Amino acid sequence: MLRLLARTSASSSSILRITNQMPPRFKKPKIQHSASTATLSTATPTIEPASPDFSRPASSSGDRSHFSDRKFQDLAISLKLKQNIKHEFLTEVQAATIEPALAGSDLLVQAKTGTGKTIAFLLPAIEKALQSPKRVKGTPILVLSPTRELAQQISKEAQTLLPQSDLRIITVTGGTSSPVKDLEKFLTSRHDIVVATPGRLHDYFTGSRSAEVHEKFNGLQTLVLDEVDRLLDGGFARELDGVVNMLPKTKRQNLFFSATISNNIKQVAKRYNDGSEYVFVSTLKGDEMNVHQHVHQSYIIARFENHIPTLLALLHLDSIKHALPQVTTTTPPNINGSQTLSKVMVFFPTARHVSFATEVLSSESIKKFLPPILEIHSRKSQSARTKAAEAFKNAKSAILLSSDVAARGIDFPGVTLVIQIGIPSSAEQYVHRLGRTARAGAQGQGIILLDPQEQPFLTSREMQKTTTITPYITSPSSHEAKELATYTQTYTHHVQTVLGALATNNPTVIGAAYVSFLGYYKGQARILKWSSERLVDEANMYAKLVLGWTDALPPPVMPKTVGMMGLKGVRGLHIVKPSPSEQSRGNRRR
Ligand SMILES: Nc1ncnc2c1ncn2[C@@H]1O[C@H](COP(=O)(O)OP(=O)(O)OP(=O)(O)O)[C@@H](O)[C@H]1O
Repeated sequence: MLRLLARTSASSSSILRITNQMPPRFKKPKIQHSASTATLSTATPTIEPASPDFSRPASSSGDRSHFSDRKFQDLAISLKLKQNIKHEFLTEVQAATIEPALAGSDLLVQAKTGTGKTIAFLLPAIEKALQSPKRVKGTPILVLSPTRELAQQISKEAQTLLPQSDLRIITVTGGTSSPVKDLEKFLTSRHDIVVATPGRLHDYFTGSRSAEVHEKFNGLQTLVLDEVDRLLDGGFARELDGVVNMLPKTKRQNLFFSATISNNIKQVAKRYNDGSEYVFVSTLKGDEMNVHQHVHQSYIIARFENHIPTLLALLHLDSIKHALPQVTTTTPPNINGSQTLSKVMVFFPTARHVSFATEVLSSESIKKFLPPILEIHSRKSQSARTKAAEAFKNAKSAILLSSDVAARGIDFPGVTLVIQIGIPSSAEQYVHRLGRTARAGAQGQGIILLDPQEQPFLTSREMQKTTTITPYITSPSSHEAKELATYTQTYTHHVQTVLGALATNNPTVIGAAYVSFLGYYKGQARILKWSSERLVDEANMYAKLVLGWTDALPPPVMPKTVGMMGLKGVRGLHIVKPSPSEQSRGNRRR
């Protein structure tokens, strides 16, 4: 196999595809040369067996299709590394990449979400560092990740592979309270692995102590880009370029991983591989879609104003579906966190939408029906983000309302359901969000809730290539249609009451969600075929019907925001100049 993985010409990175039928070592790798409470109490809970322990490898009841028959014990790696691996069998992606990586190949790897890519890159990188004839002076391994949470998770996973005395790891991310002290710590101690987000590392490289930062990476052996397609797309390009260009020019090994890799990314990746060839490894069969077969995916088409009540109905139903065995039809119907194993992630288009939804779901009259509500998004402090992520990770049952900060890579055990509200930014993002469930062979479910105007997303070419998705409601007279309608109706009543109070008590959260709607859907105008005028009309309706805005004029927007969104001169906006105090706050922030 190693021979087959030998490099091919620069214009044609080799492609190794592994099929699911046979364990990898028996397979012939294919190389291609191309690169209301009353109603609630009448519901009858459907008692299902408790979910399996997802923190363990898939049991015989789980889906083992992405496991190989190879064992970690049989790998030619250091004994102490072997002793720390808690898994027995390698997953397919691990079986396909660990040995080539140990042999020194530069790899670009695509494998489905939750199939163990983290170990696939950490293990060979660490082994190589351990085997270096003389342990290098600088840091031998640099791992870059698009989000702080993912960086922290990778560091933790690395720490499970070797004790602190053998493997010194540092996580370098933004959002900390003392960046100067962080830099001091970074420079004054030795590290074997630096796990970083590109922004903070770029700051280090371009700051006053850049020479010392450069020196720190002398002797770099392995560069890992996790979620490589996200790192290479527009948002991170400048910082990533800055970091990679400042790494020593000596030969290093590149290991790039993601669940979603387009042809374009294959081309861009070459630039980061010194323009030279890499081996492309994919564990997807021929034209297989990169979503797990065992995740039941469905969509619900409902008008924007019904999204929150429908969401509540779905959350309630998932609680009932995963109710603990002792919960019977005679127990109270509000299946809260102590009575169920329902663990749900709900994705919203923007951080402001998450804040708004959290306000509604956390209100006294609603939260009593649900497992504990948590929120995570970029507008929260890092300590609040870390706390929410930890609480959700450790919870048996909870609901995490999230923006895309937790869409990729994060490994929360036992997520029973992923709900996506509104169109995601891309088909790839749909896949990564969905991938927070059904990890390591476990079962899972995904539901996307769209306004009728958003339906074209489902039939877009990218989504057709990516996934097979069926309607949640198969017929209007079906049991699930009636059940959903009943719960939705009940919650509509509760939501109306909560919105009335919110408009009085917290109009700011409404105004912020309105502005985010404008900004986010401006970016989706092409798929929705919305003109700027239509966008503003839709946003104004959204403010009234979804957010509960009661004033005659729509929520105010600052002139600068209007300019940034390219909506100058569009009728229907309520443009308000900031007060002098708001203006000076804005200047200070800049
Ligand atoms: N060989 C293995 N056997 C059983 N479980 C494993 C194995 N390797 C990894 N896992 C577990 O599988 C889960 C998912 O792993 P990981 O987070 O690395 O997936 P991933 O492929 O990187 O997912 P994503 O694409 O979402 O980033 C983790 O809980 C991890 O501990």
